[in-house]
Amino acid sequence: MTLTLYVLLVAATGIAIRYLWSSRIERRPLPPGPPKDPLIGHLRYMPTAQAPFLFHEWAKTYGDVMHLQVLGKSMIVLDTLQAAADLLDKKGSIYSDRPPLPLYELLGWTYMLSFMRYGEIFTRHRQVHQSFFSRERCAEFEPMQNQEARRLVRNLLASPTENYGAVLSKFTTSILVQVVAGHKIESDDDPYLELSKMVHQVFSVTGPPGGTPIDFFPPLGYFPSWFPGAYYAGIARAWRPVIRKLYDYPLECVQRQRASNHLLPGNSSSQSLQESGDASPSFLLSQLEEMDNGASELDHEELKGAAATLFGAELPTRSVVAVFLLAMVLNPECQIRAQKEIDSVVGTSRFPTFEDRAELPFVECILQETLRQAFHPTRVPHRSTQDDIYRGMFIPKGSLILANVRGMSLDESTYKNPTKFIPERFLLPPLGNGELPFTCLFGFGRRKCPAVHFVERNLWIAIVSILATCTISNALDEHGNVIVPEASMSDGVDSYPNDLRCVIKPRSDEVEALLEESILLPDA
Ligand code: HEM
Repeated sequence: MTLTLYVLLVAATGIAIRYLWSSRIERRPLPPGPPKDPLIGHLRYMPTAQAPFLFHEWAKTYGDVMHLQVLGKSMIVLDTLQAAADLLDKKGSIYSDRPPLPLYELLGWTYMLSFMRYGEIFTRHRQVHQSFFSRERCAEFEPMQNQEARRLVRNLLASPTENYGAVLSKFTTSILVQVVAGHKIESDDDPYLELSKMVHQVFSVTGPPGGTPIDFFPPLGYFPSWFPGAYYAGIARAWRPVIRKLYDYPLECVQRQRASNHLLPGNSSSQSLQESGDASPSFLLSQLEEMDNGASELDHEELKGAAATLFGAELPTRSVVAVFLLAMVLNPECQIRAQKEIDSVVGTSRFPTFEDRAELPFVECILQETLRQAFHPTRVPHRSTQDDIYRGMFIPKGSLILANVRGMSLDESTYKNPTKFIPERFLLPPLGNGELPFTCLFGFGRRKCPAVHFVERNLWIAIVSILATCTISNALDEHGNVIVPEASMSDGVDSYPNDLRCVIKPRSDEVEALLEESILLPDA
């Protein structure tokens, strides 16, 4: 028997056993779902693109808690906020696991909080991230965020349309690198920018998390990439060194800075390192200090994984700012209204700062509406660790739980005219409908994004700084016709507007002088 035949036979036997097991389970009332095939279940019907939209369509027929089955594995799709809150928030103790992700393990993504199984190591890492990004601590990052938002504006104004994506990446990477490794990006050939580009590429070539043949049949990871189903094994082998660099490089840099600073008398704490000008306080530095004091439970490899987790989280921020730009081109009346609000509160002779935030309710609404409209690729699902009954339906232990955030954003019982960009929907009556802010973009329960306060501040300062100083308008084609970009997003983890053609210009002659002045100010 050839090797190929042998492996196929083992895989088929595994699927048949799983099918028989799941048929036994199905005598209990599972949540409804579309019709399926014997043995392979919904495999043939699983969407290969724009899955959240199809799931939302299915939910109109089968309800907001749907059961799908692929090769014997149960998947539960939650399409309303209510269902997600009931299961993922209120029953967090049994809905916070992640499925094993064999492909990601092969790639070397170890100690990544986002992919970690629920348990003791998870709790330890979660605690480290949560305390570093606590609401109180986030205020410390504000001067740096102000400064980076102004650089963002300057770079957008100096760039042609086709480079806007790169400018947004630079903004999000610069902020993350300062926070994680205390390094300020000054030039376009900074090694961290290269590293961040490589991480984008890794995510774009490794398919949906948990959705490759290796994830269904892990031994395929050890086969040559020409072997049927083992294509991603080759990808993992090719990209593993890049991931390793993401793990090693930041810690090595911070350790080097620390070592050179320790040679100077009296320089031992993050405070004195900052004062010496060679390193800023950062996630890595504070963890190294805790290790020295015996206050950290992480070892060096775990710390590298914790830092890599944060670098890996750069993509969605870039995407949300891009969605904001697109929304402003398509809804110029919202842009004008926000600019009037900013002018009346801030004036035109300075940049907005976080102190202005409470006085700018319409800008706040634009942020919320951008979050609601931002595309939500299906992320790494949760996994249930116990059998459960919800509204009389049986949810088997080991089910993958997918919160369809796109479906939630389109729920007409929560959001009127959900496909339209209407920021004032969040204002209280009579100015608006008092609709709920769209917090579910940041996930649920014990796995909710731990950096939510930090991320939300990055987004707010970027949006308000652009609105205060720039006009975002339609680009023209070579015949002088107005280009109306299509409001659609690419698929995948690094989802981004398919068309971001627009023109960003200074709102007034004073903007450039204001930018130069405020970027040079040390406490800007
Ligand atoms: C617009 C930007 C962002 C959005 C929309 C976002 C959203 C999310 C979502 C939906 C999850 C998964 C929640 C779940 O499984 O229920 C998550 C997890 C996570 N996010 Fe974010 N995130 C953003 C940016 C960031 C940034 C910049 C960081 C770090 C600085 C970060 C750190 C994390 C971490 C560490 C996790 C894993 C949490 C866990 O599995 O327990 N995120 N985020």
